[in-house]
Amino acid sequence: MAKRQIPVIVLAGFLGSGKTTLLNHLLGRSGGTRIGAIVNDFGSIEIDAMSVAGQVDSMVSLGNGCLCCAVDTSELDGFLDRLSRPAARIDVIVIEASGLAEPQEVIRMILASDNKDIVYGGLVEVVDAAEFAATRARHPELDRHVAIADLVVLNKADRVGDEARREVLGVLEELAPGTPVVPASYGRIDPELLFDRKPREDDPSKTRQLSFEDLCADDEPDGHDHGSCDLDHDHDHDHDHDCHGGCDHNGHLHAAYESVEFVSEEPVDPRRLMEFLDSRPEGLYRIKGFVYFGIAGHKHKFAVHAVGDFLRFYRSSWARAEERLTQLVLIGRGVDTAALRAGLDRCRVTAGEPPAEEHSMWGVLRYAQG
Ligand SMILES: Nc1nc2c(ncn2[C@@H]2O[C@H](COP(=O)(O)OP(=O)(O)OP(=O)(O)O)[C@@H](O)[C@H]2O)c(=O)[nH]1
Repeated sequence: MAKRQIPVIVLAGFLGSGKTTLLNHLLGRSGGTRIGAIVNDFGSIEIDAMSVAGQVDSMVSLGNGCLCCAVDTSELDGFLDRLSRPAARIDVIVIEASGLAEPQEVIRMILASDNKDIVYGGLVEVVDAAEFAATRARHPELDRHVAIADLVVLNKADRVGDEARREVLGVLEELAPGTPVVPASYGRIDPELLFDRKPREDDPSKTRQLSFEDLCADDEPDGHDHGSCDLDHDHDHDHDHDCHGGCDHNGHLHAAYESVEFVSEEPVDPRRLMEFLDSRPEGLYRIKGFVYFGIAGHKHKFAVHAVGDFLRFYRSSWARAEERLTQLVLIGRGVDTAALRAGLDRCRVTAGEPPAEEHSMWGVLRYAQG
């Protein structure tokens, strides 16, 4: 009997549409199906990878630069090889493309792979119901992405009324006649739409998602050299967006986008950060990351997400040994990156400055969830 090939599903969608949220939903609801996730962050601070790894320890990360621009596909091929080894017992692989990736390029890479154990499993395009019309006006290329999708997830259905939803559904039907469109909130789609869900096994070790260690142990018997598997890999990367060199930007979504990355070991002042966020320039479409305020009663890890006008903080706990760091990625176009960096630098609480008082958190808490 022919060996079953592992489907590789591409999860794409514009910046902030909800890809990571959907991936985390799939990882949490996969039953006994083992998902291998490959996450492609736009910048060298791998916020998406951290957000997924925070949920389930079953992913590998292709950071810094859009996968679609990679001239050398060996890193992707290597990950696909690892995930498709019998010992990994993976049933389906999901690649979360960066929010500026050209999905057809990612698909091309999968189709070009020599790996006989995998097979291209389709394109899922996540569309932000609230932002779709405006995003499409700025980026007509998105029409093409929808047109080649095998499944469109109309996400953030909770953010639009019935009429607006019908309008978007009408446009999607025009762009991709006959393609199934599933409205969803927070990416909560039925995983069966993407893969067969096996029942959970009694032995939890058989159903748990694959860990980094599992993936890496295959190669490195001592388990120490995680190589490209390690989330903390310290590639010698530029901090500005780099497309792995030699990438032809023409027609690519990210041609006009710039990113700024900010890391602070000092706590961040909540008032100054809110001033920065409230006055963010229009072109600054996406902000994501984690913030450490270090204020009594508010020492949690605050994830922050801005997508267009939308802004939210989400409270969670730091992992036991996790360094209290603020790490932010800002992505926009026509933005003054030096001014953004300077603005963020002003948010640091410098040595000798008195700690901010508790009520200075109010501005943040207005946008906080969880
Ligand atoms: N209201 C609402 N918010 C959502 C929904 N899905 C995701 N979000 C929020 O939208 C923001 C962006 O979600 P992500 O899942 O990080 O989006 P993404 O597509 O992975 O973002 P990039 O990787 O930057 O392209 C987060 O604040 C999510 O909590 C939804 O259905 N409704």
